[in-house]
Amino acid sequence: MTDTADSLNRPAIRAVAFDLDGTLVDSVADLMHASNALLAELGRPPVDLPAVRSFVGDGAPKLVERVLAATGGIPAAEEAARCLSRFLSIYEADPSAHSVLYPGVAGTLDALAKSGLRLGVCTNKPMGATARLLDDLGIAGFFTAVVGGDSYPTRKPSPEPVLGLLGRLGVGPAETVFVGDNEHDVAAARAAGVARVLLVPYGYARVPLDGLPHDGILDGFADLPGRLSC
Ligand SMILES: O=C(O)COP(=O)(O)O
Ligand SMILES: [Mg+2]
Repeated sequence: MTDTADSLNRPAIRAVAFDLDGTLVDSVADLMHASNALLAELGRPPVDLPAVRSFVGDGAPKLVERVLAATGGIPAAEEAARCLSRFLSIYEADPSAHSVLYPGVAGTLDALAKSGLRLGVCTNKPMGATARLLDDLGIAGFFTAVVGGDSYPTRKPSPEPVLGLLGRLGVGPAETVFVGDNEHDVAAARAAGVARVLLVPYGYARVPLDGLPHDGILDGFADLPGRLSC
């Protein structure tokens, strides 16, 4: 049911907003490679995949801070800022070499877009890398609007970027389903007042999904169309 209000007089769903890392794209390998290129320049030891997975979700500044903290400590502010900017130029130059869409993502986005739903991305990843990653993986064209971790003064778990995305999509929260992978997605989408918050079972969450105030955990991404209306 995407074009009429349901029997409880809830507005029909007109849009789906997606988180990016851990929801649409398994991106952690490229984040690890960029981190390790920076660490090599600093003469520090590398970080591994599980460590980087646990560092993702709060945007690039936090990721770099956690990488530095795990490999010898966070340097003084000026050097830490230089490390962030160096990481971003390494990562943004090629954010997709080792990154893949999760199973069912391309086909499901295509089906949802063809059904007339407006699709958007709300990620904590900076916009430069986000735009390039979506383009490289061939899914940029499905989205009417994309907002990144540097699009607004605050990022998820703040509702600000979710509400900003909905404004760009031209829909209200009550007409929107949010699909994410972690605790920040649930907090941001709930605070924005979206109709439903659904989670994927495979992402980078750092807390058990069962304890979060979501409206359902998908079996896989291809499960999504059947879960939009109930
Ligand atoms: O950049 C990050 O930390 C994670 O981004 P996400 O919001 O797409 O999961
Ligand atoms: Mg995520």
